[in-house]
Amino acid sequence: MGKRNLYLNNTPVEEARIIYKNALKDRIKMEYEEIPTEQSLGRITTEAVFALCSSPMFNAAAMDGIAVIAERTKGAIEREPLELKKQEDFIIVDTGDPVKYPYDAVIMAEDVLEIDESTVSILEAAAPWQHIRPVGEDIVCGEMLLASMHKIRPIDIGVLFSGGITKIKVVKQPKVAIFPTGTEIIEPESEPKEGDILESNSRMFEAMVTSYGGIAHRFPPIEDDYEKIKKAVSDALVHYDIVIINAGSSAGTEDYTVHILRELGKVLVHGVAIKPGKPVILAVAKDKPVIGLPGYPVSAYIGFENFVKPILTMFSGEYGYESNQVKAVLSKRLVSSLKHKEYVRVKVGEVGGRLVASPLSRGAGAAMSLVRADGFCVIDQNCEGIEAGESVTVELYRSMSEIRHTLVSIGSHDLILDLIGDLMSFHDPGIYMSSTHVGSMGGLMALKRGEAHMVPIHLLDEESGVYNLPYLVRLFQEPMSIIKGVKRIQGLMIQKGNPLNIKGIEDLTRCRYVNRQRGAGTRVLFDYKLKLLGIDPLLITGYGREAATHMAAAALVSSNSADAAMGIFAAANAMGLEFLPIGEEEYDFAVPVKYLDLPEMLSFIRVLKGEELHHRMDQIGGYQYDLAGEIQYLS
Ligand SMILES: Nc1nc2c(c(=O)[nH]1)N[C@H]1C(S)=C(S)[C@@H](COP(=O)(O)OP(=O)(O)OC[C@H]3O[C@@H](n4cnc5c(N)ncnc54)[C@H](O)[C@@H]3O)O[C@H]1N2
Ligand code: MOO
Repeated sequence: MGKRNLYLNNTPVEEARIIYKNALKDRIKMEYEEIPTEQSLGRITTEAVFALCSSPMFNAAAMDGIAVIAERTKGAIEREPLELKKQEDFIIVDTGDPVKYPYDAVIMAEDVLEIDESTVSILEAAAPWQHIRPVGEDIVCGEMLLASMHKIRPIDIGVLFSGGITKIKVVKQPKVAIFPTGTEIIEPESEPKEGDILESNSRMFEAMVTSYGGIAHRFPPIEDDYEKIKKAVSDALVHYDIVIINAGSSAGTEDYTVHILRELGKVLVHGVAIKPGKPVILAVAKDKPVIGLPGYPVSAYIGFENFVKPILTMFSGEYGYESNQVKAVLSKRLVSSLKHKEYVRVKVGEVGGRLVASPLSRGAGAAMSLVRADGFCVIDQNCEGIEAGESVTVELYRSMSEIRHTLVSIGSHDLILDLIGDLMSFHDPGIYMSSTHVGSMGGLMALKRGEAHMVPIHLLDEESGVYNLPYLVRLFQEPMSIIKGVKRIQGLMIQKGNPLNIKGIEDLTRCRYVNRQRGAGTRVLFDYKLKLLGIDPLLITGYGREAATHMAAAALVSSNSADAAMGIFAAANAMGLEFLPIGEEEYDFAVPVKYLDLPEMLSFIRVLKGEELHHRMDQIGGYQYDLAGEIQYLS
């Protein structure tokens, strides 16, 4: 081997699905098994289930009290109470006790006056069958409890037992073999060497298979060795219903999957017009589906959702998957290629009664963007892009009630934002914060467009030397406020031991700098300092190279991809870098007055003022929080 395989197709998603479905429809047969009812949660019934007994099985007292013969209580009224004799006219019953002939009604204990041990008196006649649950009130023997192809819920299990069903026939779960491949892939417990990647995808697939009703068997990673992968796959075809091979699906010199599958069976599709997820392989071997999924985590996830999930459902006679779709307004222009259908991860927030979708990173390797996202905005293959402000369809994977109770923060990044969000949900369960990092100015523009409740900012007004307020006065007509945040030390983050002997901004002309994005407060401060010192930005190598957050900038320095970056003490500290203080700045929160009373905003302010956050900030270092949580109104 060792040849590249440059023959990827670009089959449209729907077409690929149809090709694969048609190839599998006569090969996948729904099978059933009988299992104990208590183990049936989430399983699918293969036939209608009929009650084996009634519930209740006898006429039963519905209340604690006495069982009487209704006929004999006639005439009892408040003015003329009627006395009844134990064992002759009544017996004592508790809720659930059988009520047998000749008794045919129950009087509640509260309506019975005890005269002596064997005599009671009543003030009202009993109607026949009052407070008695007749045989079969809930379930009649022979009645249909559940229809076929029904997914069993907790309440169903309760009803099945009431109806005498202790065993149930359900769809047999498909067994799925999962093979991670790649010589660089190591088990997460092992000590990584340079170039190693911690195995994660097969664990994600295992969880996906389980949550979609299959039984997953995860195998250890196989090195890039044609024969080893081939043997593992052909063995698995004997015992499993579906085989997933992860990575090695595209055009690398060691991407063997497609050749192995051509040898073992038939490759129907290699390469789908979907992004991320392009190099998917859909094959059949020994009459079983074998799917090659790309190695990048986001591509792997999207490939699974689109091509493996529908196959899993075929084992219960369906094909497809339901998704929870909503309409939202797009916050940023999205350009896409006509070459593929694209899945763009988005954060969704409800601001002023409108749902707003904000696109996140589009990299196929950025799995955290999937974690942070609330859903996908799907751009069809025949669409070149969508303008900001247009309505888009979002496939949500977070509930609408969570989204409704989420404080949407868009703006500058600081480590404390995640801590605040965490403390909000901890102290006020059901309340969340979502923060998107686009820099201070980017946040203010989003706020103007009605896409955020709040903007974390640290913008220095170069003329007055005042932070934040002048920007709000200039940009907003509507009543605005500032929730005071923290003062933070900004400085140069440099490598441990300061090998280049950097003493200040003047020295940056002789090293590799990494800047922050335009509109970021840190960049405004940097430009201000450069101006004060009379340094031409063009003299600084890397002035045009941008990192999106303090942590991203610190990570570039720590990996020796740059020598210095401006950032906050906390980020330098977290990455084990040295820190040269340059100045103090005010990091505050711009909020329209109309949002100050939102329960989510009140929770935010409580956390900001609270000792717990202050304590955590002390641990990180570099923060002053005397005014945190105070509100200033702009007049
Ligand atoms: N010349 C071309 N190069 C690439 C193409 C192409 O068409 N022509 N396609 C790109 C696209 S799109 C994708 S997606 C990737 C998919 O590549 P493979 O499926 O062959 O996967 P690998 O290259 O082996 O790995 C990619 C990446 O993912 C990591 N990985 C793999 N397995 C795991 C695992 N089990 N857990 C965690 N991470 C895993 C792997 O180490 C790599 O970093 O190819 C592009 N290239
Ligand atoms: O298709 Mo790949 O999955 O875009 O990165």
